[in-house]
Amino acid sequence: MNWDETTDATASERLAGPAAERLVGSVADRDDQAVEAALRPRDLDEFIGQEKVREQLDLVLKAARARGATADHVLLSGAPGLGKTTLSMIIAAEMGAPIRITSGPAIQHAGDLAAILSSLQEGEVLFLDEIHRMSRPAEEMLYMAMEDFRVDVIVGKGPGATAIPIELPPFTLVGATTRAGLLPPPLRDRFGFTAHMEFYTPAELERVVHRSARLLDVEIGAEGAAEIAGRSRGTPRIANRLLRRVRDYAQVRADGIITREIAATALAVYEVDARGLDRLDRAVLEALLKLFGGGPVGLSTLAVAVGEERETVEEVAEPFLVREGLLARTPRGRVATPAAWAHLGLVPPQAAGTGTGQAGLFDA
Ligand SMILES: Nc1ncnc2c1ncn2[C@@H]1O[C@H](COP(=O)(O)OP(=O)(O)OP(=O)(O)O)[C@@H](O)[C@H]1O
Repeated sequence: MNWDETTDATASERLAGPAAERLVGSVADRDDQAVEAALRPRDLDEFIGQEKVREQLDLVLKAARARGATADHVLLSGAPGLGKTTLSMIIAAEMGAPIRITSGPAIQHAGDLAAILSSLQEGEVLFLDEIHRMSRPAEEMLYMAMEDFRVDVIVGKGPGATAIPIELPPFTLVGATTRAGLLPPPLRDRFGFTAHMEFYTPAELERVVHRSARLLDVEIGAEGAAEIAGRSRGTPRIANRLLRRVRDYAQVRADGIITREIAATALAVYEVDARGLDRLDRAVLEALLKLFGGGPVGLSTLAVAVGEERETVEEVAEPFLVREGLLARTPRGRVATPAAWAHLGLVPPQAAGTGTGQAGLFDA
């Protein structure tokens, strides 16, 4: 099944209430914003993981520098918290260029975009986050700006309207999106370099945790870092957030040093389990297993059983459960996988009744 796990984040943005403020949510909260600037890698060498993207980007930037040219436009896609903003800042730093940061939802009118574009300096990097959420007229203006470094500003209305062309200095657009599939092909085609950011491996997240601990002046052992990395859902932002919560615990309840035991105990207090599931994720799995024998069960029934909105279950909890191979979405309803039973330490009904193992689980 080709399920887009990034819907997780867009739902978190949209859905109010506790689901949007999860410790394991991948969208930045106010706390994150305050510390993220200090934790951002400043150049490609410091940027951990994403080896292919790093290598390709390194070539693109070095070649542009050698030609004395502005770098090609770059499109970065991937879930929130994987480092798109960080990479855009690195692109600017590597090119020795200033950076301007804005986002699709902030650009409601073509005029908003014209004002930004016409004030760019030569070589400047324009980072446009959530580029898929830009308004249509602004998007169309962007086509011409990207290709010809020119915009037509329409003055007046109706038959008397005139288009005034404005020349722009060459600039590099770095577009970021959680949903590359939502971008219209004419926009996608105007990027010279497109990179998809993958979720990080536990080993890479361990390096992120060690690096952040060093910057935050926190003492942490190798096993402590591994414990945090394993619960971070493949996402550096979550790793950094869990590290801060574990640091609090280590300071208040221990001697400040993060060991494996301290990390595990602290994250148990915050209800983040060994695999990175939180209370909501586990409630969904538990209902599916204990009340419905592992499914199949309809989404609405499952949502009522856990006392959450249908959308919360579908868009906030399920994407990670699917990605982890704990839950499958089938035409007959939601079904738990054998890994789900194992994770919650439960025995599937057939296995319990007949001793035939987990075969036939999907026939429930
Ligand atoms: N490769 C990496 N190495 C080290 N730290 C990283 C890496 N990628 C991201 N981080 C850290 O994770 C945090 C979130 O990264 P960033 O803001 O760049 O993510 P993002 O993909 O732009 O998220 P969003 O889509 O929500 O804007 C930053 O504080 C950054 O320090």
